[in-house]
Amino acid sequence: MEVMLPNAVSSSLEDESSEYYDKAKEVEAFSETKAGVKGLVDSGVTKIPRFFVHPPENVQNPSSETISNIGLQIPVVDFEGFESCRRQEVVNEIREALETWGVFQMVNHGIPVSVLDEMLAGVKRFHEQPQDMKMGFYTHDYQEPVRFFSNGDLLVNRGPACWRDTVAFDFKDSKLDPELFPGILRNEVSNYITQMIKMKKTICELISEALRIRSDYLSSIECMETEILLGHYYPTCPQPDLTRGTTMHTDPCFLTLLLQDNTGGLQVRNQNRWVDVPTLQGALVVNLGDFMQLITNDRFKSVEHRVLVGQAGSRTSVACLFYPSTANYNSKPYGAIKELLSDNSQPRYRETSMAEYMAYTRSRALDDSSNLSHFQLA
Ligand SMILES: O=C(O)CCC(=O)C(=O)O
Ligand SMILES: [Fe+2]
Repeated sequence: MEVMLPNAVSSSLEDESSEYYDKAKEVEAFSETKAGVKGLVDSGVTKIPRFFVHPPENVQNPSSETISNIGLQIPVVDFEGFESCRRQEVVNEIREALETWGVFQMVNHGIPVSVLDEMLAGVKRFHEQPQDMKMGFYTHDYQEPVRFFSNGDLLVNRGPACWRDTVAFDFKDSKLDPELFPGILRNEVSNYITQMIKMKKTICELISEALRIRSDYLSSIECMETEILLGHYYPTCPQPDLTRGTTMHTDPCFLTLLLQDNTGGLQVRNQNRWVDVPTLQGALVVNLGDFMQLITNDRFKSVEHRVLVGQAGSRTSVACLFYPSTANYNSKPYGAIKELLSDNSQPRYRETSMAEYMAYTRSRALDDSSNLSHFQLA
């Protein structure tokens, strides 16, 4: 569908030589289209607006850095038999993966592949439907439990924007009225979140066991009782070398379960190198967030990751981020798990609540420096 761009956006695209660049005005004009990046692409832009352009040092990819061929491979954990004969093996593989990578792919996890595929298709359908069908959901207000936006922090972020649109669902204490979901992916979201909540219970047990603490420990501290589901869409980009789908970051939560289509572009950082996360049909990427690193006192690492955009086709992904229960979100300080401390292992971070942590991360651009280091003890 053809999208009319307001003058502020279209003129900036044409007049690169202009000395004058009112970023706030351009960003606002883009936001007012309520059409997201997909709207820009549909309007036929051949040059991306300047607020999507990242500094060259952040988008350079020396071939030695971006590797898929030097033998570093993110771990794949096969969950087959995890409830019976292979449990200890699975727990050991998870421990190894989280100590060294902070991320792994899981396969044979028991979630029907059809639920995953249908969710990806539903998210893609939402973003590719005619603009006027989705603009009613467009908002940058975090209080809205269902929202469509391009860059959640677009209007407040001082850094460059990412080449992506998102439809988000807040399941506070795992609850959200399906009547609020856009009809075009209502069933898919309902089925998907049911599976995420079930899988979260399993993952909580397995990670507790990997830490060699009681298997109900993570459930008992209610650190993953709220889900935020993000359906991302990365349209084809006319100038992919100038921007990012997602800039490098770690997730500001306890854990993320991530589903990607078969386009590729997701990379994680390991040993100072960027490593491609291969697309695997039916796999879920398990990605540790900053709070898990904080409570495990650096035993398990949150993983830096980013998404490159392509010229060859759009990419769809679904991230399910897990946060504490609403009762705990504001008031419960999370700190190092006592059972992991000893005379030789003192807490490395001060205790903090999720609300305090989020206020801090939202006050900063999504950029290259760690949010966690702000909470580090001397
Ligand atoms: O799209 C992806 O694969 C990653 C998205 C992501 O990192 C996030 O939502 O935090
Ligand atoms: Fe992320």
